[in-house]
Amino acid sequence: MDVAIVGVTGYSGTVLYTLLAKHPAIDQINLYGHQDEGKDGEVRYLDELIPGFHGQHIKIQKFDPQKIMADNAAVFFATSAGVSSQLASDFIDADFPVIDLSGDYRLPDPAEYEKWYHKPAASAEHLQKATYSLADFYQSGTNYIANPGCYATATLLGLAPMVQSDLIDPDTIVVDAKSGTSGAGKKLTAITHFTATNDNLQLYGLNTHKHIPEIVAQLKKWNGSVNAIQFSTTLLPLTTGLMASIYAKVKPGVDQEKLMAAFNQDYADSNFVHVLDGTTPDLKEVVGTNNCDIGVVYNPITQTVMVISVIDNLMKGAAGQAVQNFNHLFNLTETTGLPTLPAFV
Ligand SMILES: NC(=O)C1=CN([C@@H]2O[C@H](COP(=O)(O)OP(=O)(O)OC[C@H]3O[C@@H](n4cnc5c(N)ncnc54)[C@H](OP(=O)(O)O)[C@@H]3O)[C@@H](O)[C@H]2O)C=CC1
Ligand SMILES: CC(=O)N[C@@H](CCC(=O)OP(=O)(O)O)C(=O)O
Repeated sequence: MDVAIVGVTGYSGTVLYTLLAKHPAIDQINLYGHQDEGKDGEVRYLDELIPGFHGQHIKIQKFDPQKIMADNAAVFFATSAGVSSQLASDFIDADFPVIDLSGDYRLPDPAEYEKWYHKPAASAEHLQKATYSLADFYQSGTNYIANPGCYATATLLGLAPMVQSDLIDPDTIVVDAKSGTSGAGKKLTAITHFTATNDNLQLYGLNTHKHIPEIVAQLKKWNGSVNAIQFSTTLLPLTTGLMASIYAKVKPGVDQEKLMAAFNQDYADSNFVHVLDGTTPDLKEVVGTNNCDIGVVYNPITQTVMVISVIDNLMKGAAGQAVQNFNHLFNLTETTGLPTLPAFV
């Protein structure tokens, strides 16, 4: 089948291309850029834009929804926040399969989107037609898949068993999450300058991070007693990798054994989520993979559980999970085209 990528020149778009290029069910990847792409005779080719993409002489075509739908079986939006809400209407109206890596369709309420993203939202009618899909808990829904954010993915996978089995006090959830700079995309900002990032740790988005509402909404679906989380994000002086350190007070009678039973039960058949036995994970064991590795440590003195959840932000946090969701949408084996062995470099 042929598929389209919009936004291949971004970090997650580039990783997505490398996955789809090796995906056995994909015959051809067609690339589309901005609506004015190619105006004034300018034509851009992938191998000229991405260093190392030798031989990938594929034209970036002007964004044209009708052409995309005529020439492809699905489209991936790997575009900046605020873009797919402007570009996706025709696909939604036609019920054409879309995997959107951005946050534009993750929140069903336009007012909530505008509050957290500070950008105009898609219409309420169109937002209702999107399905928020944490791929490891995939349930069939609409043809418009809103891929979760990277922090949200690590946090939700780390909390799911405890929240679903009602093992923790829902008012005590604290998440201290940290990401490498590739999570911020290719556009330079004040905190992603080498001089600001190198040899430094920078907190940002305290209590205002845009992933808070999608995390809380999903937790609420699993357990209606969750109302809020305490959530912080820190920029790490490294390129790729994301760690969510999650803390919560456990409910009376819950101990390490009960916690492990819940985690092992939830992820017993998981292809990508691995619950470690007696250890905690580090970033290098997941970078380059679509995996999420999880460590669970209970402290009986404070009745607090600490869960460490690690992912590759560009893979499980973006492109890898997008392919996993694509596999589900097209009834392919979940693992098709997805790496499970780390880069280890
Ligand atoms: N980086 C990560 O770890 C994660 C990213 N995401 C989300 O995935 C999306 C992409 O992220 P990331 O790869 O980091 O972003 P980048 O900033 O690296 O890339 C953004 C891409 O969007 C394209 N783009 C921007 N505006 C338009 C437009 N109007 N029309 C068409 N294309 C456009 C850019 O093209 P051009 O360069 O030509 O302007 C570029 O290819 C974002 O929404 C991000 O929030 C989600 C999870 C994790
Ligand atoms: C390090 C860094 O800056 N990370 C990004 C999250 C990347 C992501 O998941 O973005 P979307 O929700 O927009 O898809 C951030 O904190 O905004």
